[in-house]
Amino acid sequence: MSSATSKINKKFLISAPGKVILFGEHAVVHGRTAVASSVGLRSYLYLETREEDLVELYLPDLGATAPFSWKKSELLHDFARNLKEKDSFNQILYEKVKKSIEGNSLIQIQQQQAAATAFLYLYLTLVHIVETRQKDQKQEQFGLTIRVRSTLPVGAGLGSSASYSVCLATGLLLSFGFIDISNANENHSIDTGLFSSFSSNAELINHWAFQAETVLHGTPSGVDNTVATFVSRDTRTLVANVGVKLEKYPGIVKPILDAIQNISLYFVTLLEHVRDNAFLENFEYLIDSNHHLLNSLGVGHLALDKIREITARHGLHSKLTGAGGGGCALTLLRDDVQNEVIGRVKKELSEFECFETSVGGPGVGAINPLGVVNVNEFDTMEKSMLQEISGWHFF
Ligand SMILES: Nc1ncnc2c1ncn2[C@@H]1O[C@H](COP(=O)(O)OP(=O)(O)OP(=O)(O)O)[C@@H](O)[C@H]1O
Ligand SMILES: C[C@@](O)(CCO)CC(=O)[O-]
Repeated sequence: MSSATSKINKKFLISAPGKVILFGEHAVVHGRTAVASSVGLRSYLYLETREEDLVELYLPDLGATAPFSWKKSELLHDFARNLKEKDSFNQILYEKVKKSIEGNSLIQIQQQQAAATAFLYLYLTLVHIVETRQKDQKQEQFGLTIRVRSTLPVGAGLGSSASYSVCLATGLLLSFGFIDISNANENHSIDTGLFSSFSSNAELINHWAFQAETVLHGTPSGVDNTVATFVSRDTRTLVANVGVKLEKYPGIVKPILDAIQNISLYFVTLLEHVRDNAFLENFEYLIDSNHHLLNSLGVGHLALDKIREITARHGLHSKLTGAGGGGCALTLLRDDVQNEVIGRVKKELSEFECFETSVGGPGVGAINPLGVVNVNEFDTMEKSMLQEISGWHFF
């Protein structure tokens, strides 16, 4: 680990993808295989260290018009006493994010509070680790400015929270010197002293992103009301309902879950033959079958079937993706589908929000934004321009 107390003003731009579940949602909860992929839509996080006694987090996508702003010294003072008592720690997190909210719809307030809570949790835990490691040295903890923008829809089942968490974890680990851009994708042992060692930067990022995800999805006690968003509550209900069906009708539901498992496994074998003529035909059959099987598990929705109907009129195949019960559907756009057809389908789907993206692509990456984008440009540039930034070091 390099010095965590450097006075040099550090800047990082981080980017992480969203995800889509192609096959196997719900079945995966019961031990079956699912197939998920990254998507081309991504979150972007700009981080700058600062010498002032300030920690700022700006989340414009969630309707915030001004950053959350905390005095670093107050944060550290309040948390120093409570770090070991988890309930009280959670209560303080709740107070910190509660005070800072103004205006906005209830959903946006909950989303902002969840995002800010996850940030504070990671930030303060990492500060604590750094301080404990360096307790004999003079502390010169720096302040931070963080802003996040994303081309992903929030709470639509495309993994915006995981993408946000991965960006946060990467930004904080970089700023504290636990990881380095220069050896981003090298496998090397990282012994952070207070938590277990990891064999790569990606593994370490994943560990901390998971901590943030846990906070975002409301697991820690005391702040559930703050951090639980409507979508994740729905997901829990839908998942629970499938569990109830499995218990009540095992002879029917088990074979459905097995059939979904076979869809996932068959798709994996298909991937070895993507250039075969039959690949797309088989892919489309799997999309249709998985959708119907999910309907028979009771997680479908009229709106999702309507999307299927509209896209089918144009020869396209769709299925629900994620938890269902509303939420999100995916439609496969084969390379031979003309732009004009895509335009017509989107028009007919105008009551829904459509996002066109690629499946697959790189995971989390970072660059030094110097000469690429400054903090004001990051705030104001078209989101499509964020996608044009190149030179990423992928972890
Ligand atoms: N652009 C963003 N800026 C800040 N926070 C974000 C952003 N996108 C997502 N988040 C955080 O993630 C939460 C959304 O998590 P949720 O699990 O409800 O949706 P999702 O991740 O898009 O869907 P799923 O988990 O079903 O794939 C938001 O409430 C917010 O706290
Ligand atoms: C429904 C589910 O399979 C996917 C939700 O996006 C739940 C899960 O895997 O946690």
